[in-house]
Amino acid sequence: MSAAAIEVRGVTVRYHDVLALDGADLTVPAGRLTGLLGMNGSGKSSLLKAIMGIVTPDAGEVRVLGRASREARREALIGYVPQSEDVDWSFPLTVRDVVAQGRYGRLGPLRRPRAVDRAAVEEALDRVGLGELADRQIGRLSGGQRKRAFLARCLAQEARVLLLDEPFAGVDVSSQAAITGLLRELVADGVGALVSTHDLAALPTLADDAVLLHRRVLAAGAPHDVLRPENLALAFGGAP
Ligand SMILES: Nc1ncnc2c1ncn2[C@@H]1O[C@H](COP(=O)(O)OP(=O)(O)OP(=O)(O)O)[C@@H](O)[C@H]1O
Repeated sequence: MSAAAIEVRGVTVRYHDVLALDGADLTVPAGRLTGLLGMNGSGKSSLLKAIMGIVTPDAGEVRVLGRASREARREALIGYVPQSEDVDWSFPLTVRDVVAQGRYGRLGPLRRPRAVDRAAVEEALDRVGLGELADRQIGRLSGGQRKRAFLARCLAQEARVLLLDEPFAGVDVSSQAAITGLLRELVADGVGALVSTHDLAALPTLADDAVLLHRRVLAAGAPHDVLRPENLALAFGGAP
């Protein structure tokens, strides 16, 4: 039985008059990849942001490796790959700068990058195949390369829990395979990953477990059980 990487209990998130999450319950085990499915507006990004601690739940509790989100972030335990729409791609940062952000939480008392930090950044860049593009401004990458840059930031961080918001949106087949391969390696190493996706067909090969969301969790478990027509009708055909 794996330890829980993420526990979400009764989490409710409201934006003014919009109820984005309504008492969501979820457990993401360490050493497994959990796919998060739901239609547009079902609350997937809100759930990931609540786990990350960048959205504060109106009710309920989130624990990441047994800690509150803020504490887990302070310890650099959570790696986050945001949805492309949530990133300002015009920001004057190179790919290497973005990956180096992963080391911020691990810098020594002088807050200056040491040899070990620089080596972790270069290794992460190479691992995602972006070594040659390291000096390029982040917005001048393709969709798949941008996702790989953010994944490299998680690698440099040595995150133990990964949250990925639509990592395959706008990504070609070879980048998709590269990202999936890397995720499988990290999960085999004990990382717990929660990955939101629209791609129902890819889910059984990508994920160990699946979660179907529509403001709350409608179904969770093995992908082939979760993807049953009656569940999909509830999630995509107009849930309560
Ligand atoms: N900052 C915000 N202010 C107001 N409403 C918001 C905000 N962010 C999200 N919402 C609303 O909350 C609901 C859930 O949105 P969320 O982005 O979490 O869904 P999602 O499943 O990630 O959607 P998508 O698949 O389209 O990315 C939607 O109705 C959305 O319009």
